[in-house]
Amino acid sequence: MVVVVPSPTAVGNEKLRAMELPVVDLSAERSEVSKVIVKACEEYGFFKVVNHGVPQDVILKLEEQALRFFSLPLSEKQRAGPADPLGYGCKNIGFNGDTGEVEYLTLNTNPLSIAQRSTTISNNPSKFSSAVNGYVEAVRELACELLDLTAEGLLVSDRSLFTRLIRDVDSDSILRLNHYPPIQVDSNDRDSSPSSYANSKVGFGAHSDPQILTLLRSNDVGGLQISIEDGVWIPVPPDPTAFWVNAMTNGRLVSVRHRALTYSRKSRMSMAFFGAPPLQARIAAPPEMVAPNRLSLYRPFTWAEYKKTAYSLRLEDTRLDLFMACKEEY
Ligand SMILES: C=C1C[C@]23C[C@@]1(O)CC[C@H]2[C@@]12CC[C@H](O)[C@@](C)(C(=O)O1)[C@H]2[C@@H]3C(=O)O
Ligand SMILES: O=C(O)CCC(=O)C(=O)O
Ligand SMILES: [Fe+2]
Repeated sequence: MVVVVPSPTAVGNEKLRAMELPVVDLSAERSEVSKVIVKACEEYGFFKVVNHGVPQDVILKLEEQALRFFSLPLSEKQRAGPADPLGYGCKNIGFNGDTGEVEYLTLNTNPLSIAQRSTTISNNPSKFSSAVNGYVEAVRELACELLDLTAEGLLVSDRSLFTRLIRDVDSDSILRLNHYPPIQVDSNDRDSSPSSYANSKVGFGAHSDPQILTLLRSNDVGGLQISIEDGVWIPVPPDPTAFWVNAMTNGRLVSVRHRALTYSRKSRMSMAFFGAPPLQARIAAPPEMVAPNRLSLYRPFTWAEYKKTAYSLRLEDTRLDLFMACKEEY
């Protein structure tokens, strides 16, 4: 079902369309779930997971610690910055001039790195690291379950091909906490309903995530939008009990373009787990994704090479085409 919302967004003059997005229920029958995941990734590059098994108290513990941090005075938060790309950042995203109405904290998911960073983030570092570690362990399990199911759905014989990269002790996976301010509403402004978009601003500009898979969870404030068709943005309704996922492989599954706007009187907070391989891991399409009539679209490369390229570009830039294979080479 597609419902067309007539008013354009205040940000640019793109169209905005409400749409039913795919939902994956992990309590359903396994072979059915793997088919739904592949279909969702092929058609949208994006889906919602429910009955995911990540305990609500683990999520709320991290949310509480994150809110405690973002409520500190700026000068205290800056002790954990600047984002290099890990650490605290405010309004500046990446190294190439992107900006947005957002502050964030980016952490490597390695427990040692978390313990070291926590001392600049909280006056109770062990409480903060315990909340982060608990969350990371739970969402990593969920990411692995989803990747195993994806491999099954794609009929990849090495079922743990993707999972091994994320479980590796040297995995470059990261956790990012984003905090978006409420919009400023004039006291005379009557049209201040959250759905009006009247004062919306870009929090996090349009981009696709470079990692293997992203698990995104937010509080009950909307703002996330995805784009499947150029210039058409689909609002993603907030659901604090669920996770939103995007993943990809050899052009068959595409990583969705998305952005986050600020248009609510309440602040929005999102937590994103980005599952990534170790820096030196070589990335190549699984053999089952390559056939005489479907050659590998990309030349082999390491995650370090791909990451370096991603970080040398702007948020909205596409980067995979820079890794296109020369014809008939692979
Ligand atoms: C402008 C940028 C920010 C980003 C690195 C980049 O050069 C391009 C990709 C961006 C992104 C998007 C997903 C994640 O939020 C992120 C941490 C990542 O791995 O790639 C960010 C990078 C960042 O903010 O450092
Ligand atoms: O906050 C959101 O909903 C999106 C955040 C995001 O896209 C990111 O951190 O890469
Ligand atoms: Fe993203």
